[in-house]
Amino acid sequence: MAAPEEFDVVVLGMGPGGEVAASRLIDAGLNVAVVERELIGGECAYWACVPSKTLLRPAEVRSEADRAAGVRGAELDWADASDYRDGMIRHLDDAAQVKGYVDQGATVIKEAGRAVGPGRIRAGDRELAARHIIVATGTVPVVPELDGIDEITAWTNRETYTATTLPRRAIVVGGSAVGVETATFLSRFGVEVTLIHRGGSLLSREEPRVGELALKYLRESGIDVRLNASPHRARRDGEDSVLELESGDDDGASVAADVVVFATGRTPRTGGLGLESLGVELGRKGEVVVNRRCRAADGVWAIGDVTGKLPFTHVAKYQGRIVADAILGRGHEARYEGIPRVVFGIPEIAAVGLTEHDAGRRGLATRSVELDVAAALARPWTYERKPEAHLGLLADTDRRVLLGAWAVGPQAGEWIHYAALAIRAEIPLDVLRDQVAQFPTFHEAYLAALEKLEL
Ligand SMILES: Cc1cc2nc3c(=O)[nH]c(=O)nc-3n(C[C@H](O)[C@H](O)[C@H](O)COP(=O)(O)OP(=O)(O)OC[C@H]3O[C@@H](n4cnc5c(N)ncnc54)[C@H](O)[C@@H]3O)c2cc1C
Ligand SMILES: NC(=O)c1ccc[n+]([C@@H]2O[C@H](COP(=O)([O-])OP(=O)(O)OC[C@H]3O[C@@H](n4cnc5c(N)ncnc54)[C@H](O)[C@@H]3O)[C@@H](O)[C@H]2O)c1
Repeated sequence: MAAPEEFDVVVLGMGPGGEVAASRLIDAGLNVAVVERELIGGECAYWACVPSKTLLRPAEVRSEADRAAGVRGAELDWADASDYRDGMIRHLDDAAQVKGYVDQGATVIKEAGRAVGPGRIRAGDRELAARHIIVATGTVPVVPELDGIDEITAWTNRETYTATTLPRRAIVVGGSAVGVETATFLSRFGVEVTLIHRGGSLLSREEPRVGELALKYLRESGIDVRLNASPHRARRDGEDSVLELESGDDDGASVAADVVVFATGRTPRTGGLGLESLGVELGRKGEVVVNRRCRAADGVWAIGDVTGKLPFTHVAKYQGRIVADAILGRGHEARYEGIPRVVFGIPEIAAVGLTEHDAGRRGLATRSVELDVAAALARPWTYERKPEAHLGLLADTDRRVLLGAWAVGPQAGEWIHYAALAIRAEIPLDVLRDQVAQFPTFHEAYLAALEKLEL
């Protein structure tokens, strides 16, 4: 076999994590090869964050138009929305991205890559040697192994967010971020949606109150949410895809629809990558185990969802910056405190930091408060008729800093960042109380909530 092509860095997987690391290293003058089996941009750009947020936005505007005084007649237009979505996902074509990296001097290989020994990657018929390998291969969706699943029309995020026509009825299985966003999008575009969630509370990693509010808003928008229910068998009945449910109030019940969307989680894509040949350790869930600098083994780094850390695009990008800095000799440790978690429902559902449950497990002394934002501020009323918004804070009573926060309301994904910085920088409560927010904004809620904390 010919001698391998030599590089400073090979990036395996070009989602948001791989892209950030690669771009920084190329900019710094390193000789970089990027290996991508599908499309440069990854899951996020074509089948996840970008199309979902693009399709949720018109529904949000429509809902806001209904709620704002003095506006009449906003209508949703699926043909236009899906056409714009197609542009946003680049018509599933990454030719411009490939050209962009080639023009910057990178070697682009559109193949599935795998490690074949320390510092060695094989991609198609090419063999690459590199001082550094960055594993950024993301996740694959997990679909439960139900009896009869092959008989039904089963979708994941891929079919859902590239759909050209929408079904009349859909069942969404899973009540976490993907489930809540997908049910919201489909139902706002007129699909009859049943959401099946196996737990007693939606968004179960967040405060129970957040799940309660999410449930209220989903049900108010006409979604049939079934809690404590999960499918145990699938079958086809004529045109219908049917799920038979077990447990909870729905034991023995069945639900029929045109499609079943599985929003049942994702698992790190580490199989078949030859990672054992790099000396990489895999964790309990198949994730690449990394240290605080995202180092996985000698000359091997991992970033993004494959690391099993907070599985968000902004975290993948952050880790991309951490690894680029480490390779360029200005390494520093990643910190995961104060990273926002936003579910783009209608209204938005945002959280950051610890929940009361997490804090209790760490033995921290805490006090929490919930503010009815509409009762306390002017902004919700200038924004819409009959406003609703909620802010929750969790403080450490010994250290007198914020530990966690959640917000449910218009643009909550924007105003959660105030708490995110407070948590990350451990800003004392006294300083936060003395900070002045613009009138009238949702940010003013922090002062009202901090005063209610009485700390
Ligand atoms: C429906 C949905 C909506 C989401 N919305 C949001 C959101 O609004 N905000 C947010 O922050 N996060 C969101 N996420 C999560 C977000 O998509 C992920 O956190 C993000 O994509 C992770 O980036 P990554 O670079 O780790 O991996 P990915 O985006 O998964 O990219 C990994 C890349 O590696 C490639 N690859 C895999 N194996 C190989 C191989 N052997 N050789 C070569 N290439 C390979 C893949 O083809 C892929 O392109 C959403 C997820 C879903 C499912
Ligand atoms: N706005 C955002 O940032 C955003 C949006 C969507 C997704 N994401 C990320 O994408 C990833 C995937 O999200 P997700 O919601 O699919 O995963 P998840 O792991 O958060 O939730 C999966 C849900 O499916 C349920 N489930 C699993 N197996 C089941 C079964 N057999 N029967 C019934 N229910 C079952 C679980 O109880 C859970 O509620 C997450 O990491 C999430 O953070 C982020």
